[in-house]
Amino acid sequence: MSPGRSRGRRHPATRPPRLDGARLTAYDVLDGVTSRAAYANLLLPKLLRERPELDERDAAFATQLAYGTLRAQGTLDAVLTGLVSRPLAELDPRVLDLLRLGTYQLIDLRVPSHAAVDTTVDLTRAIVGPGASGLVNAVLRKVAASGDREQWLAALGGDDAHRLALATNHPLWIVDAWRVALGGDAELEPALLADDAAPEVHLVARRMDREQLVGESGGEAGPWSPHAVRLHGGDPGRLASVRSGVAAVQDEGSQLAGLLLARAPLDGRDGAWLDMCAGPGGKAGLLAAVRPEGVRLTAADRAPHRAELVRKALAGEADVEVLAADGREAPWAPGSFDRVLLDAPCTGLGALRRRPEVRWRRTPEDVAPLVELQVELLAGALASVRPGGVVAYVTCSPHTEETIGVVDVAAARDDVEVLPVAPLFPEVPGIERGKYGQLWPHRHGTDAMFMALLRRTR
Ligand SMILES: C[S@@+](CC[C@H](N)C(=O)[O-])C[C@H]1O[C@@H](n2cnc3c(N)ncnc32)[C@H](O)[C@@H]1O
Repeated sequence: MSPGRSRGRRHPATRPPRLDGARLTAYDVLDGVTSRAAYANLLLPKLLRERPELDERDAAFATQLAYGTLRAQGTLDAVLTGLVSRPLAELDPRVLDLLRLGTYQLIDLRVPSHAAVDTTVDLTRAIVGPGASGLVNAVLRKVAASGDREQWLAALGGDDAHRLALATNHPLWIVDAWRVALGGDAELEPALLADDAAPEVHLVARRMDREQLVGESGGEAGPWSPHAVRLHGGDPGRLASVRSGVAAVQDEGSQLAGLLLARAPLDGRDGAWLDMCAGPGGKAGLLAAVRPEGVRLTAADRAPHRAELVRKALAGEADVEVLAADGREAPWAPGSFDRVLLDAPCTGLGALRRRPEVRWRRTPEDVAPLVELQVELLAGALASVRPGGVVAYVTCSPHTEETIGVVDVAAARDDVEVLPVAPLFPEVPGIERGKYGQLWPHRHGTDAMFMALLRRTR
């Protein structure tokens, strides 16, 4: 049921609740994220497939509710903290998720209060029990009485950084990390707002003509990657080209990160490429398609199940090898490769648009161990490339410690030279981050990918 399609005002406690399928599905996503650490972008499509009774409109509303509530969790919790007498952490987690779901509808979507409150009370009665529905009813009525998001933000107050965090649905530490990466406040708000907007689906034309994919999908050519098509709606899974694997879903920024390796200037032999952290195989699929004839592509991932996904992504490609291997203890001989892509495991702070819950799951404590791993993997990548060969270091995070901080350590070596990224992408404005490259959602409509290019000099 969409906003405003209310089913009447008050329910006698005895009436069996009629549950709204879209709202129940959104709740089930929140519960999966909270209780099983599920990923919303995987769980929601699965639930929608299992519930064919939901029509397109219901599915769109369930998506908006689930993703919106997850993204806005910090602001919703700030609102609820003032209205619930106990600390939120002491509430039944199901009740907290239901309160968030109701509050999101009231303050962000401005669903009429009778519809938002009554449907949430019905869900509470069915999922948790009648005892909890009284609390949910009382709290949501207080939320509704105090206005919409703008009024709530004004009431919550705080200093500038705190207000920006609440207004853009980011934790404070991520606001700080983006400020540092952007070099100040000038673009911070548009960047965070773009990071909070629902992203378009981008496709990559791997083994087909891009124009053909534009025609098939009804999308439009992406502005930066010659392989990109941007969709303005619709399910990419229905496209024959995606089903057959000649095209795939891939953010245009990730496409540029793959192309960085292929475009890097190189003297001498160019017959062996390595994708060292390849799972699930997005960039490996593009590299396999764009490599010149005669180049052998090796793709590795430490996790065997991720290596298996790479194997599937590369099915049908000649001259490829997929390994389950740790890039720090490589099974290949030093200097085996001419080009190495290191798409390092990272916090993912640049791809928050696609994973709404990740901003609240990540903590500042995640950064240091990842940086340690990234430094080791980059040393492994440099050991894997021959003298004169190139390493592309890429993260889907702009966080300065896991980007510039990691690359600067390697760049200080006397056998490593930094190659500037921007000249390889003359068609992409605003990509420079010193000698490195940085894409931004507000500038480029992509994830915030970081890219660096290093050459082993000897
Ligand atoms: C950012 S993802 C790579 C995404 C991939 N390049 C793509 O485009 O689909 C990072 C990958 O690194 C893998 N990984 C983590 N530690 C590793 C290690 N020590 N050696 C090799 N792979 C590792 C993870 O399993 C994960 O699949």
